[in-house]
Amino acid sequence: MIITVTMNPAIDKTVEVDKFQPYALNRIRRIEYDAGGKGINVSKTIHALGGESLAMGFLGGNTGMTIENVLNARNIRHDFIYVDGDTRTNTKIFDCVGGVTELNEPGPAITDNQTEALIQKIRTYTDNETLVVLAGSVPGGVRKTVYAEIAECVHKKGGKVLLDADGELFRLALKAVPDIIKPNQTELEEYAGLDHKLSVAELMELAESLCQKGIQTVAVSMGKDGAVFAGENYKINCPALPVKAHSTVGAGDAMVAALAYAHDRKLQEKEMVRLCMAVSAGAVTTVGTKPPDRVLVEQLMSEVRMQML
Ligand SMILES: Nc1ncnc2c1ncn2[C@@H]1O[C@H](COP(=O)(O)OP(=O)(O)OP(=O)(O)O)[C@@H](O)[C@H]1O
Ligand SMILES: O=P(O)(O)OC[C@@]1(O)O[C@H](CO)[C@@H](O)[C@@H]1O
Repeated sequence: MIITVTMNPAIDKTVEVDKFQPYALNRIRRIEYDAGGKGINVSKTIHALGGESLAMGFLGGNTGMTIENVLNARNIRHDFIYVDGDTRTNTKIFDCVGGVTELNEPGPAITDNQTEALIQKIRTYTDNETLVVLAGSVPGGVRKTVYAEIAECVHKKGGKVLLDADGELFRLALKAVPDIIKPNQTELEEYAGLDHKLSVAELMELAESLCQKGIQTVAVSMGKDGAVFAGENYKINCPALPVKAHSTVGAGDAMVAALAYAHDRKLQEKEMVRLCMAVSAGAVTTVGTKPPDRVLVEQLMSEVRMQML
């Protein structure tokens, strides 16, 4: 079973303007609303691929109820903890130049008791067949060690952990040696304390050094430049698929969903990589943070070219 944990879900409000201008009146020509937050996007994409997951985390207020309704309508299993305050609304501003400006709210504050209740709930569901996906930021009140704590607790029950976080959350969670990680290039460079762009060879070296610490699969996404993958016996570099990009927001979540799905279905690494590239490319063709269409994913899978290093 795959469990996705979204501590800080969001309604994603994607607005399109002709050319975004700060400090000026911008007229919106199109609005899309999606139930989002990284783990929820992962659950939506797993579902679009024909898989199943259990979505967990915190929800609150009318926005929380809207997300719950969307999950129910899509038949996505969930078991959230309900908190005071409204689940956030994150605004994504797109313009014709193809740029995106993201305005992410902090989300409602969470108490220690609520955090403990979530950890307990995850523990209850976890067994040695479980993959727990920890994705995204955490709201105020939640300690930055929380992903490390959940990872330790999941490992004690024989389960596995897939981590997609940045900054302090990522650094601390790595100490608990997650099984799969999907940093993007910037997140990995920041983790390594570098302020310049690394080459593919350098990224691969960094990914390999993480594998040597016990992480089974390291996938580093590089946006329109593709991704590199490292595991015990393989190193793969993949250019991005040439698709007409609409919204790149959530492309990383689509790749995380593919990694989780591939792990659950016990796919070989080349099939995993093929799926990751196709699902993430498919996700950038959709409006807002919607999952890709399965038929498109199948078509894109045949177009993936990988370079074994
Ligand atoms: N313009 C693009 N064209 C084709 N594929 C893309 C494009 N942008 C992203 N992708 C695919 O999506 C993957 C993930 O993208 P990216 O590295 O931007 O993730 P991310 O930074 O984690 O995104 P987010 O946090 O918004 O979900 C890339 O490795 C690539 O396969
Ligand atoms: O603020 P966080 O938790 O880092 O990211 C949240 C978020 O930007 O991530 C998803 C796209 O990856 C969106 O659905 C959502 O709005």
